[in-house]
Amino acid sequence: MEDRKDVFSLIVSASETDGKLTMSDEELVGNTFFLLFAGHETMAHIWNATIGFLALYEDAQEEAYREVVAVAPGDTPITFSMSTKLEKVLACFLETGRLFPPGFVLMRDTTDDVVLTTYDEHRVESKIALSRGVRVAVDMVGLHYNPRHFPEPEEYRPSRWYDVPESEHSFYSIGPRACTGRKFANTEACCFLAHLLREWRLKIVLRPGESRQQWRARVLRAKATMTLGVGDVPVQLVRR
Ligand code: HEM
Repeated sequence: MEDRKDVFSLIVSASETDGKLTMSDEELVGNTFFLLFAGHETMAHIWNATIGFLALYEDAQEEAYREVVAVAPGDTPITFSMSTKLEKVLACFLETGRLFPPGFVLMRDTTDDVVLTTYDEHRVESKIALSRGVRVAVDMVGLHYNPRHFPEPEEYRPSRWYDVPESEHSFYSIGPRACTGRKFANTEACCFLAHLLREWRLKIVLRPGESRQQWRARVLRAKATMTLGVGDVPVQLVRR
């Protein structure tokens, strides 16, 4: 156990060490649950849907594939510094997360009296006053489908995310309590997708008479459990 440096082993050893930083059983369970849920389920949901989108939108898949083979040709191991160059691959992941944000409602308590400015669909401004101590539910799906922020929001358009700084990758939330794992998550996303795309071509399997749009509506539909994602995404993998 002492030699192991993975995060769960570190948490367990922290709980077994005596001292100021000892983790209680409650903290051990809390942190394990949190990592599984915040760090694993969220990723799995976006990957799942990204595979569906890339299979459906062959141009986006081809562009991402070309980027991967330019950055990491052959079977070169994909390193951290390579992963930071996979802008198009990352954009495919971010665009999926926009359409299906795993954290679909974020809760916030106001720490002060605040006035929020809102706009209706005709861009008419109005104000909402919130007093201190009010609980606010931030609707992340509503935000991500708002055409003021994302024109033609139903379109799968990874290029929206080119050159967007990490602090604005909105499905991780924004501001001081945004996801602390987002750098890790983006890196992991790029590495996994790069390995997958380098070796496999993803293809959808249409039912008799089914159009691509109908496939999207059937397969890429929201399914909310603890986090938001889509259901099963059956695709065909063809070796490149
Ligand atoms: C694509 C994957 C991920 C998504 C969509 C995601 C999303 C989010 C969101 C929306 C929040 C803010 C929650 C809130 O304000 O109520 C958050 C917080 C957090 N996430 Fe992630 N996350 C992801 C991956 C990860 C990973 C891989 C880790 C850890 C390895 C992680 C660790 C955390 C932590 C520790 C917080 C709490 C930050 C705080 O309260 O200050 N997340 N995440």
